[in-house]
Amino acid sequence: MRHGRINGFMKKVQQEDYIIQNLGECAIQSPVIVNDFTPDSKRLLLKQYLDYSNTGKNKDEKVKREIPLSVEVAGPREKIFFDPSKTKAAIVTCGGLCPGINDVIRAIVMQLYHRYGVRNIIGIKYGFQGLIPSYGHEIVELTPESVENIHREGGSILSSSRGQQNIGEMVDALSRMNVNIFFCIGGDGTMRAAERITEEITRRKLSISLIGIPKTIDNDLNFVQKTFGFDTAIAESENAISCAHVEAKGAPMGIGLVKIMGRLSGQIAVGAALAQNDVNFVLIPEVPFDLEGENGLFKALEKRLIRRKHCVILVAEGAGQELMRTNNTPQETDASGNIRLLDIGYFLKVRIEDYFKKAGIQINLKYIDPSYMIRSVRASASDSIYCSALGQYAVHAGMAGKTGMLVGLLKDEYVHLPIRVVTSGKQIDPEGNLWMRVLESTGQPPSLLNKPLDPPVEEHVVI
Ligand SMILES: Nc1ncnc2c1ncn2[C@@H]1O[C@H](COP(=O)(O)OP(=O)(O)OP(=O)(O)O)[C@@H](O)[C@H]1O
Ligand SMILES: O=P(O)(O)OC[C@H]1O[C@](O)(CO)[C@@H](O)[C@@H]1O
Ligand SMILES: [Mg+2]
Repeated sequence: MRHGRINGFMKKVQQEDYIIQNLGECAIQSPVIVNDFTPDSKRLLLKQYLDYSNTGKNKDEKVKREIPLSVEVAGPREKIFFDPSKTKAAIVTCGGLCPGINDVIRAIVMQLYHRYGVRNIIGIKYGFQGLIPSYGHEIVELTPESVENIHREGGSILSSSRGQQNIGEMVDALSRMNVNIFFCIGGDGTMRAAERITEEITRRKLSISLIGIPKTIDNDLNFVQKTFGFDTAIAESENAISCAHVEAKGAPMGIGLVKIMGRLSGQIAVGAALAQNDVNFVLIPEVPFDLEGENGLFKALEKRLIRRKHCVILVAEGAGQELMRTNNTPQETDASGNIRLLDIGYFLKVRIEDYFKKAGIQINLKYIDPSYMIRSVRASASDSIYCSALGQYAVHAGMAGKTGMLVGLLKDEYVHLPIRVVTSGKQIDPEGNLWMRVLESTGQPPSLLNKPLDPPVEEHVVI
C-alpha cells in the first residue's frame, strides 16, 4: 500500500485505484499497423525504489550480486566527502555548442557557492585545450556575480573545442591546480574522454571527483532519456519546417526540403516532425531508403505530389550517407575523430529535381538548411529547468565524492549513471513505437526500400 497527497490531504492509495474501466470486450481487429500491440496486461510500476541501507558491510557487493537491474538515484547526500571550505571545483564545456550550457554553468556555480559554501570555482576555457598549458588559454574565476546573467545567452561563456588532448597532461593540470571536483559538460566524445581521465585519476590514486553533464542537441547518449539542448533544437527547427511548408504550398507541385542536424541519430528530425506535423517524409540515419525503384523515395514523392500537390521532406544530416559514398569516397573525420558527413540535403535537392525533369513533371523545390541556427540560441524554458536541475544534482554528486559518473534523467527520475554505459550511442529503433508514430503522423510508407533488409543480428538494449 502506498500513500499519495491529494489536495493537501494524505490518502491511502491502493492497487485497486489503478484499475482502468473497460466498456466491454473488444472483439474487432484494429486497423492500426504496428509491430507490437500493447496488451492490457503490460503495466508500469509506479515509482519503485529499492533501499538497501541496512545491509551492513559490502554494500557495493550486494548491489552487484543481489539487487535487480537498478541505478543510483540523484539527490543531496547526508554525508559529504569534500570539506566545502577547502574544495576547489573546475568546469569545462566540450564539443559542439548547445542551448543551455550557460544555464548549467550558472547552476553549478550557484549551487556550489550558496548551498555548500564552496568559494573556489574555476572555468577551463576552450574545452580540454584549456588544460594543456601550451595552448596558453586563461583560467577564469567563476563567482555568483560573474555567472548571474549568463543564462540569457546562447553558447558557452567558457567556449568549447574539438580535438583529442593528452590524458596524462590533463590530469597533471587538474592535480597541479588542486582541483577536487571536475565537471565535464559534453556529449559522447566528452564522456569517452571523461572515462579515460577518471581511469588515469584512479590509477594515480588522486581524490578528484569527475562528474559528467549530458550536453548535445543530438540526444544520442545511451540510457539518458534526454540530453539538455535537445528540446530547444526541436523548437528552433519548427520555423524552418513551417517556412518549407508555406513555400511548398505556395507553388504548383511545391516541395519543401529541410535538412536538420543529427549526426548518427535522427532524434531531432523525429522530434521536430512529431512537433510540427507538416512533414510528409522523415529520413533518418537509422532507416535506410532507396531513391529509385517502385518502393523508393522518388516514386513515393511522385504519388504524394499527384495526390496533394505539395510535400515537405525532413532529412537528418546523417541520413542516406551510403547513397552518396562509393568505395573511393575518402572517409574524413573532424579533430575529435567524428566522421565528416556528406551533404545529403543538397544531394537530394539535385537528385529530386533531376528525377522530375526526366519524368516531365514540373516541380518547385525549395531547400532550407537552418544549420547552426538550431543550436546557438539560448535554452527554451523547459531546457532551462532541466539544466538547473542537472547542475544542482551534479554538485550534490560531486560533493559526495562520487566519480566517473554522469547525472541525467532516466524514466523521469534524476539518476547517477556510470560514464562507461552512456557512450555507446543511442539511436531510434526502426521497429519501435517512436518510429511507428512518425510513420503514422507523416503517412509515409513503412519502408522506402525495394528489397527488405536482413534482420538485425544484435539485440537492442531496451530501457
Ligand atoms: N576516446 C577519446 N579519448 C580522449 N578524448 C576524446 C575521446 N573522444 C573524444 N574526445 C575528446 O572529447 C572532446 C569532445 O568530443 P566531441 O568533439 O566528439 O564532442 P561531444 O562531446 O561528442 O559533443 P557533441 O557531439 O555534442 O558536439 C573533444 O576534445 C574530443 O577530442
Ligand atoms: O560544430 P561542428 O564541428 O560543425 O559540429 C556539427 C555537429 O555537432 C552537432 O551539432 C552536435 O554533435 C551535430 O548535430 C553536428 O553534426
Ligand atoms: Mg558527439
